[in-house]
Amino acid sequence: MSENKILVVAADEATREAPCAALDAAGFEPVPAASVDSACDLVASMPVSLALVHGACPGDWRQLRRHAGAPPVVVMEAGAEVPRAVQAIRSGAVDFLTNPEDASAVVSVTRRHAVVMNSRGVIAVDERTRGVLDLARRVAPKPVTVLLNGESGTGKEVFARYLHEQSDRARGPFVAVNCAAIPENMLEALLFGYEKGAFTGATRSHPGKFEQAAGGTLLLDEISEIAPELQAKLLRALQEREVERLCGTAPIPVDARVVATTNRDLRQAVQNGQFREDLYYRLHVFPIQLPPLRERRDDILPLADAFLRKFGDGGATMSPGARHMLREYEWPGNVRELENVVQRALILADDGCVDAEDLRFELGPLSSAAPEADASLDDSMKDSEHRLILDTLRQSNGSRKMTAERLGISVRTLRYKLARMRDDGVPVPDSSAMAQVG
Ligand SMILES: Nc1ncnc2c1ncn2[C@@H]1O[C@H](COP(=O)(O)OP(=O)(O)OP(=O)(O)O)[C@@H](O)[C@H]1O
Repeated sequence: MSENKILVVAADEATREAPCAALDAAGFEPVPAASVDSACDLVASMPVSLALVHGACPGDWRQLRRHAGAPPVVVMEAGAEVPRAVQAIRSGAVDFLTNPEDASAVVSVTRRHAVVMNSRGVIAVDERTRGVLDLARRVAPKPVTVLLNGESGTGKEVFARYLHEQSDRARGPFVAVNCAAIPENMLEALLFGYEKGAFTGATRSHPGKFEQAAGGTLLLDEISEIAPELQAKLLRALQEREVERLCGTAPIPVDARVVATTNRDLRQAVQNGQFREDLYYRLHVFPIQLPPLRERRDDILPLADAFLRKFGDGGATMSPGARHMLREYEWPGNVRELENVVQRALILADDGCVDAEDLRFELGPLSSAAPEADASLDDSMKDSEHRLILDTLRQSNGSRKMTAERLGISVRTLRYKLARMRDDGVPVPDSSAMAQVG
């Protein structure tokens, strides 16, 4: 699979053999190259996750790093002395391998540094994303609070999980709380826990998310949406490293690494008086800014390919015209929108090949609630839109909310479209009927 390509660069085949075999056995796709020049050509022609380059290889491996979409480089040299390793790392290598014959060493250095990983991992091909990922990788083992900032759908949660997986807490729990989705009056009990009788219905005591994340990572998604009173309590938890359950009598130590995300400008929120300044500084220990997808265009096609594999039946492909359109589009909804567009396109693609006309962008007709947008749809587009909506409804067991999410439109727009479909005589099952079917 293209997201697992690892370059193995060494002049002679015998040197390449052991690392290639080790990578192959571990499920990576080793791509051999006999010189840095040919490695550069390969990097220009396909996404590569990592390059393992022999120190004595012809050419200067640093050239690889200068390439657009360059993979990180690990230099390998059997039995090399420490100064050589230091020199390589100073020159930009991410690691130095002194035992390239050792299969487990090759695999573990690759797992550690390959930036484009399996389908559960982070796709990072663009130079900017690689930079962000590199930053995340370096801060992951440090016990500091990380604030991930970026537009909606840029992959903040994906990066939060990556931070967790790259930390020494990876074996511990990863607990995520979407602060914007929980009603204000429930968030406090959810985060900090409660004792029996703390409120009507609290029939037994319950640990909060801080406690549940002990030994692991607590993701506070959309932190800017926390109400001011709760901000004070959160600040205390972060500062004192202890929490108190609602109606609790004793403080409970906190052993969770906190990662927070926001798609708002928190500094602006502080200036507007909506966010506490002291909490802002507490969270801002290590900020990471995720660029919008339109500013890291080299990620678009590798992401699209990953989504093709995720939602397609294995053999799904995409025409050059469709690829061109994906690359040129502005992606206001970022990676989430790309994911939705590919998923929708696969439903419309007849023969498993996504063509340009199968792409429905959210700036296009489907996202608009305006009646005039529908009026402009020709009949066949209307048909495919109806088919798409009904298929997605069915897959979502009739849930309007899930259907809207999958289609990347608001529930309001979906309801409007369903009403129009009914007006057009399209039989639209109601949600309870579909739930029974599902
Ligand atoms: N680099 C990436 N590699 C693979 N998948 C990604 C990447 N970035 C985002 N995605 C996918 O895009 C979707 C949106 O990502 P995610 O939920 O992490 O975004 P977000 O910034 O947290 O969004 P929001 O602010 O709306 O919560 C997810 O399905 C995620 O799997």
